Amino acid sequence: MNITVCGTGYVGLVAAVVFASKGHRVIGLDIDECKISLLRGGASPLFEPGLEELMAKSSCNLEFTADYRKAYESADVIFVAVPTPEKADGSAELSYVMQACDQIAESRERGCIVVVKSTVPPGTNDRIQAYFDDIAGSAPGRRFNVVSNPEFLSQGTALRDMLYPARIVVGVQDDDAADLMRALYQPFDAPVMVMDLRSAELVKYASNDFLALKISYINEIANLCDVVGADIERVAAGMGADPRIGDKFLRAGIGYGGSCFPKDTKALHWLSTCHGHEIKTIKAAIEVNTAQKTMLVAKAKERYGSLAGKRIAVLGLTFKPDTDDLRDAPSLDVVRMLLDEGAQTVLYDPCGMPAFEGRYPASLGVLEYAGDPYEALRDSDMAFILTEWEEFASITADQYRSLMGTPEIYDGRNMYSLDAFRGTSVRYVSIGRPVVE
Ligand SMILES: NC(=O)C1=CN([C@@H]2O[C@H](COP(=O)(O)OP(=O)(O)OC[C@H]3O[C@@H](n4cnc5c(N)ncnc54)[C@H](O)[C@@H]3O)[C@@H](O)[C@H]2O)C=CC1
Ligand SMILES: O=C(O)[C@H]1O[C@H](OP(=O)(O)OP(=O)(O)OC[C@H]2O[C@@H](n3ccc(=O)[nH]c3=O)[C@H](O)[C@@H]2O)[C@H](O)[C@@H](O)[C@@H]1O
Repeated sequence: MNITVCGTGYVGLVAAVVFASKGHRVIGLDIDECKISLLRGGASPLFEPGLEELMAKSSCNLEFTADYRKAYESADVIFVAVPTPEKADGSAELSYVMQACDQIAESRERGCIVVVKSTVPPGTNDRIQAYFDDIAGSAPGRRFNVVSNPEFLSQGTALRDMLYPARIVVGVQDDDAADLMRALYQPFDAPVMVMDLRSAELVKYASNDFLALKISYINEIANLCDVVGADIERVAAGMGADPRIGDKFLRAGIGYGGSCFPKDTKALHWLSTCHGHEIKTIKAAIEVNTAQKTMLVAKAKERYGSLAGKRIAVLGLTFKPDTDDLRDAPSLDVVRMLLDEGAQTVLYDPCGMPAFEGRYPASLGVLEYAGDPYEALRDSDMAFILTEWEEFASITADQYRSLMGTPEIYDGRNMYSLDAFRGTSVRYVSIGRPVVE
């Protein structure tokens, strides 16, 4: 099949590469010329494990362009994977999706299947269909058939998630679209769940928001552990052993970040409120997450009152490991709080520093960037761990002690066992677990 994927970001690029790897002829389209020139040179503009390798292997089926007319004119199927970020009121910004639809209609003599992979609120694809019907009129062969195909990949494991999905959700309006989507996904060996457009759209929000709620729930239980003297790792393990609960997404920490949980919780809350049906649990998940991001700084302040003049090493900036993405990362809030406190802050992240430096250049003189975690830790008073990168797991209590003056670790991701610090004179503070002194 000739497939065009509009948007070569985390979802679009992975989809383009995966479809090309399955033997389709794929054009990846983006308005960002820099991304396109990198992609044409065989380099991925984003960090996603294994992506560049599969891109190289599938290169004979892959083409990249910034020319939308060329990209759209002869595609059999067009996937739309453009951003739907949060607007100031919490609702989803749909202008990128609508612009893509405009450009599709403008570029084509004949209609085709337009698959919306972007996360859009229930009812959006019906509106897109009406919009296409309006633009295309009733000319024979000009009907655009809108399909909803929400994406469930996670950054850092995007390739595996798209190649081996747990399920594929497809919202359609007729059998032709259902048959085409089933054929397209037949080689993926996953259940294809065909439903109406609005249900498919809502599966996406309901899934993300349920996971966000699960994280906020375990974070609240972790905060209760602090108060009653329990250990959240043991509590979560005990809960997760019940298959009705499951052990996934029960990792307590300083809150969820990323490009989707924060915006998708707010968008669903906004939508439900507009319909006079506020989802109270989602509102609670959002509030808990906002408060959770302040937890580490609060724990340090509880001990010292003020953090002014303290030298603090921040390990990890991205919203999760194995990505270079800083969107809504808790580090953005934590570093701002540390700067407001007057702390001297030195940062290290294996992938996220270029993007962080774009926001906080070293030349401003308010913070420093280190070349590795050991340089960041040297002579610091405290270490704040904000992302559980594998690289940090191998730093031993001895190394913390020899590099730092009076070693004190505030671990926002519970990445070490308490035993690693017992009897080492390193003070280890984590989330929902007893302090090791
Ligand atoms: N990032 C993720 O892990 C996931 C994201 N999603 C959803 O997928 C959608 C895309 O997300 P990401 O890939 O993260 O976004 P992204 O920001 O990484 O990439 C979007 C790309 O679309 C391009 N673009 C914007 N307008 C365009 C147009 N008219 N024509 C061609 N290209 C255009 C942008 O330049 C950008 O490169 C969002 O709705 C998001 O909620 C869904 C599942 C996972
Ligand atoms: O719509 C999306 O964009 C995607 O959002 C999430 O994927 P992603 O944001 O890439 O990463 P997750 O692994 O879900 O982590 C999100 C945040 O939750 C945090 N988290 C995750 C799990 C956990 O147990 N505890 C926890 O605090 C992570 O540290 C991270 O900040 C979902 O997991 C994907 O299914 C979905 O497709």
